Amino acid sequence: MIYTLTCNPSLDYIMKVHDFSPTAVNRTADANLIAGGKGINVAVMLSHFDVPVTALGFVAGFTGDEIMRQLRQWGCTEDFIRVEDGLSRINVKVKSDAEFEINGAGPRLNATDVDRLFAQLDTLTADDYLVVSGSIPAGLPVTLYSDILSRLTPRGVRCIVDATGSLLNETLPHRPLLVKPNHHELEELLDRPLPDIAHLLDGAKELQQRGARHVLISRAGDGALLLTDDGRAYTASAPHGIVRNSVGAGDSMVAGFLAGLRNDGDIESAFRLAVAAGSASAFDDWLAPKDAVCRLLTQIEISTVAL
Ligand SMILES: Nc1ncnc2c1ncn2[C@@H]1O[C@H](COP(=O)(O)OP(=O)(O)OP(=O)(O)O)[C@@H](O)[C@H]1O
Ligand SMILES: O=P(O)(O)OC[C@@]1(O)O[C@H](CO)[C@@H](O)[C@@H]1O
Repeated sequence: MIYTLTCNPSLDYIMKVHDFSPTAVNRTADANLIAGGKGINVAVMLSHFDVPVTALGFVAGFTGDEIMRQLRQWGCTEDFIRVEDGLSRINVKVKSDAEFEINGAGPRLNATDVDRLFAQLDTLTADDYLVVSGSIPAGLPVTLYSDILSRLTPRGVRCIVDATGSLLNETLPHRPLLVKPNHHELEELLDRPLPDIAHLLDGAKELQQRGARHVLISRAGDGALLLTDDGRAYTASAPHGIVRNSVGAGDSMVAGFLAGLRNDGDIESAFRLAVAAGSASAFDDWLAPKDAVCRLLTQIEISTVAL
């Protein structure tokens, strides 16, 4: 079974605004309030591929109720922990000439909440994958993801990490199966510019030296780079299309990679499916359906990169 963990899920308030002005009263041309958060998006996308998945995490308040209602409506299996105080956050995503986002803080959690989570995670076995992704709410230690991996990887649970900064860095010694920083997140983590493929590849190698197995670097409209745990490197072009909502493109990519790995374990086809899933979601109003992903598969060019 694949599990996803979203410690700080959200209702994503996705608004289309014509000619947005920061100093005027703007009005929406279209708006939707959709359950999100990186792990939830991965779970939804996996379910689009008919891959069995259970979404885990924390929810609070009436916004948490709505997140749960939407997940149930979509037929997603979930086992979220309800916390008593605070509200699951609302994240604002404005689509105008440019896209911008304001992500909320979410409820404050505590050590008891973490204990409840660990009790759930302790039931996972070597047959399972766990995707940990996104930011964590206030009150949780920055070591949360590394604490989780240090508990689970010795038991054979394959962990995938999509997080930034120390949250990601601290997990690396625990040998995550896959990490997926985007280009800018990797630059921030390594504290240097990575202007081309050669530099990105060096960056990916550095994450492997720190312990990561597969390193997938997403590059938005420029595609992606993959360094595999057996030392092969590939780049992929991204298909051309009109971007309608890139929120969740990276999560769709993680889901596509995992769905591909579960298909036949072939890394190159998993990489192709990952890029197709990311791009299909960027070209959709929401997380793309399977047929939209499959239509893009032949448009992606994969090239081998010499190490
Ligand atoms: N403008 C685009 N055109 C084509 N494909 C895109 C575009 N933006 C994103 N994608 C696809 O989605 C993948 C992931 O995108 P990106 O690098 O933006 O991830 P991310 O920053 O983690 O995304 P997010 O945080 O918004 O979910 C890319 O590798 C690419 O395949
Ligand atoms: O604040 P975080 O946890 O880093 O990111 C949260 C978020 O921006 O990520 C998803 C897209 O990847 C959205 O559904 C959600 O609003």
